[in-house]
Amino acid sequence: MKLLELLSWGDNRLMARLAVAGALSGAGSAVLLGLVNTAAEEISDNGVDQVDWLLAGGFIALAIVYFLAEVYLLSNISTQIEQGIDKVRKKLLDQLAHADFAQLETFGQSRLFDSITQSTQVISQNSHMIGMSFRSLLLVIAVMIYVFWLSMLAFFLIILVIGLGVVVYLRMGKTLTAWFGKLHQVKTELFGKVADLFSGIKEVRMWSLRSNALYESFRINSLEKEQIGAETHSLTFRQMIMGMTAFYILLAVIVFIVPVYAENFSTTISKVSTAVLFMIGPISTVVQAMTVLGSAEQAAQRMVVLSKDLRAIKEPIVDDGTKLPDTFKSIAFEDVSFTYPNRDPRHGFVLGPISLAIKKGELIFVTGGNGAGKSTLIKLLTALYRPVSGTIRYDDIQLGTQNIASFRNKIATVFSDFHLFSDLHGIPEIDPEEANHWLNLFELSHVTGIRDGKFVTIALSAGQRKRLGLITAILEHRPVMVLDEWAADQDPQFRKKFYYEILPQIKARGTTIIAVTHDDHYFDAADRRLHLEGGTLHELDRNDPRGRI
Ligand SMILES: Nc1ncnc2c1ncn2[C@@H]1O[C@H](COP(=O)(O)OP(=O)(O)OP(=O)(O)O)[C@@H](O)[C@H]1O
Repeated sequence: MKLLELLSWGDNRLMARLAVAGALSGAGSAVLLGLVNTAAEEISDNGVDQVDWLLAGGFIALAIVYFLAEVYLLSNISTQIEQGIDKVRKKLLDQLAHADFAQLETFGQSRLFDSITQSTQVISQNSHMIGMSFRSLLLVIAVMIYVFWLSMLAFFLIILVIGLGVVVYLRMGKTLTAWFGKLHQVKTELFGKVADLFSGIKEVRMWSLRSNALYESFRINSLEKEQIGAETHSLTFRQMIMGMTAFYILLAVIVFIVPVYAENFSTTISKVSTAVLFMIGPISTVVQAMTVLGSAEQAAQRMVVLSKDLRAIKEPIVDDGTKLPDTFKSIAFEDVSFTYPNRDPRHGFVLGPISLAIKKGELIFVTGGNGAGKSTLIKLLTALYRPVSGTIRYDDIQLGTQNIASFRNKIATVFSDFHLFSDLHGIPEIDPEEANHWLNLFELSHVTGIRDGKFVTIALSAGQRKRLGLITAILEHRPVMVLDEWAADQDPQFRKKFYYEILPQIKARGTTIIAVTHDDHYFDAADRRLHLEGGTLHELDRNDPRGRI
């Protein structure tokens, strides 16, 4: 069962604890039943003249064992399960953090989001049934042992009826699992549409034809979800009712059939009937649990598969504490090439092979048309992508599994799809004078500031947020800075300031800068210009007409 496998990632003693507490609680209540029946038999045989202290004492002792086991089982199980889920969630996040970036990009956000939030919630809401059903199952087994001792015929007939019930139930369960799968799929599609609507709300508002089409597709999806949901729930109820009906058939068998074929059964009929009645609660719990746990099991299955897939794309990093020095003379590419994984070969893109040396303190522009490979080169340079062939060297040190993390720490970035954190995470001490200098230079002092290690506000225009992204990178004081089309959303005056004032100031600190740009007016601001065409790199003169209009 994937659910138990998943939960035992968190605590491998979970199963053992469940077994001990469940066995004590189940066996305790079965023996309690035996004691009550024995006491009732004694009373019917001998009448009541005095209290049977032995039986009463045994009853009290067993009741205490049952009580303690039950309290332990029910109160600890939820904590155990929540802890298990917490560990599973952390494990998935950890695997996510250590997955190969290029492969991870092919995963799709919704799958990751679903597993880390929705599926864990399904498990969390339903998993308490694991403990309850386990306990109930053990109780049924214990009572059945008691019934066996009372009457073998009754025992086998009960087993037969329960067996038939289980066969029908499991058949229905298979169909139900398929319906739960369909329900999950249609729900995911619906969430995808809501997310689309949310991100594209401006585009939707601005065109009624698009809005109508989207609404129609949402309506169809919602109707489908309603129909599949209704069918799934009605199947669930049918399955539960079938389980309970099997139980009543069981009772009828005991009362009407067994006495006909068993000798002296009249004395044990009341005991067996009591035992069967005693099983009504546990059996209905198991029946309910099997249904509810079906969806938790599917959620667990999705998480286990995701974890397996993430493990398969784990970045081969061996963090042995290797630290590259902050100062370097050059970063060199030797015949480095890259292709995207899982890409349709008919539309293949190959970057390289590239041989190149970037010297410390240089300001390098990377130019080229759309789709030429600039961002891909940047991701190779930042070691987010690993070369398919060739080597990258930091001075004489070849980049590899043991130093890639340290290499990344040398490079501050502002990607074209950067994320701005309001907290300046990872910058322990911020010099207020330096921060103010950059905030003034970036013309942001009147709209925001830095207080207690965070920006006062980041609710700013797109261009202003990009400026904060660059200030963050500057304050990180890393030896290399990589910028991908940083100036694309800046106004013409500020663009000029960026190329002729800001970049030279950052360079003056000794920072090596590699900036992707389309701004052909400012190519002369760079020390060197690397130009890409269809994945092939050429080093061009700054005034070379290629890439200019
Ligand atoms: N995640 C991806 N998976 C598969 N192929 C990709 C991926 N990202 C980019 N590509 C392909 O790689 C090629 C280079 O893309 P890249 O983003 O490096 O271009 P670029 O020069 O930065 O373009 P632009 O100026 O438009 O940003 C393109 O042909 C593109 O289709």
